[in-house]
Amino acid sequence: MTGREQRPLLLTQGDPAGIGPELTLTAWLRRTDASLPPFGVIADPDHLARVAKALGWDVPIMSVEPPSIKSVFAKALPVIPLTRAVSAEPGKHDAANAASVIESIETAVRLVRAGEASALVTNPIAKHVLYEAGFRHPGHTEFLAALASVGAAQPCHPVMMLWSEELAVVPVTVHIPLADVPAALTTDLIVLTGRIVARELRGRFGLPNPRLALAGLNPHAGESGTMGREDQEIITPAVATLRAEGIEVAGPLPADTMFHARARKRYDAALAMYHDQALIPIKTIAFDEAVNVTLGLPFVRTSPDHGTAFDIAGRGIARPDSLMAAIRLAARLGSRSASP
Ligand SMILES: NC(=O)C1=CN([C@@H]2O[C@H](COP(=O)(O)OP(=O)(O)OC[C@H]3O[C@@H](n4cnc5c(N)ncnc54)[C@H](O)[C@@H]3O)[C@@H](O)[C@H]2O)C=CC1
Ligand SMILES: NCC(=O)COP(=O)(O)O
Repeated sequence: MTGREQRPLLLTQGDPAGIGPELTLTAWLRRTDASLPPFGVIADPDHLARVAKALGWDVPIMSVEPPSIKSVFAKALPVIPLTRAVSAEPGKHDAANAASVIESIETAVRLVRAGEASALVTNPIAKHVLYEAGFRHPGHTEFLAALASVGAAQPCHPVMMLWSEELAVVPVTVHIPLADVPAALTTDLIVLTGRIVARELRGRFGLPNPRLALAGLNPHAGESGTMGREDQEIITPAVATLRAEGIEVAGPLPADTMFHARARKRYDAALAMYHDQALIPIKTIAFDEAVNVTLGLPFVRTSPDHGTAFDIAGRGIARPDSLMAAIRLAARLGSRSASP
């Protein structure tokens, strides 16, 4: 094992009123039977202790610095304390918590960039709660890219990928209204996204010749231009450019027939043209196992595929599977380089 592999993983707090705190506690409680790699969480230790107590869970919590995470992990949940106290009630989101959510993410990025951790696993945030507090990034994906771009030679272009053993999907446009998708979709954006996906499937995921499939935008991929022209005018040229660069690409494919079991065997990642075209199939097939991975960053970031689930927060019934899958995938990807 190299020194790179031995560094711990860092979890962020996420929205403290959501299911992130209890999932973090559950993941730690299952650390042995689930063979989870050591992790620490950047949070308020007193808040986590209150969540554990309310659920009746015996989780010793220890405030640490990152180098101690590995030695503490077997006996207590290592917590890197935030500078502020958090007083959230499960299920009751509050913009007053935004500062702690943001501090946790910023601290995680600082520590991973300083080499103190091998990768980040973010707990879910409620975007509208952060917006209410003035947060100007659509979500983690773009915020992490902005943080990673500080001091970098050129800005990072982040790519969202939802990954499972069954299916990997990439929304080319992400958190924008559906009505804005056609204008946002350009050949350059699709090509850039395809290049980043192919590069990281080779480098981080170890696939020597990744196969991409590009969805069409319109019904039947435009039905030869009679049901919309974006498929022919925007997506087809992107396919040609990516192929000319030696990337194996199919498309534009009718989106309604590219996600059934036999079709999924023909590609390693599907590039979808908008958020729900990508996320509906994977959350239908693999809601408990899928992991959100941000490609295009100089570090690894994963996250569960689900959100804050305010409707069940604080009841101890949230399934930890996707968070645990995110922790395992972060450890796997963090041990490899992004480039082949
Ligand atoms: N990575 C992130 O930070 C993400 C954040 N979100 C945010 O989460 C908030 C809520 O989004 P929703 O669309 O309601 O999605 P959601 O994933 O929070 O909840 C959808 C449904 O799935 C259930 N669910 C979610 N996770 C579960 C788990 N681990 N175990 C059992 N049931 C679970 C919930 O109870 C709810 O009924 C939004 O503000 C959104 O921005 C959504 C997706 C990812
Ligand atoms: N629907 C996926 C999602 O909202 C995740 O967004 P991000 O916070 O990871 O950018």
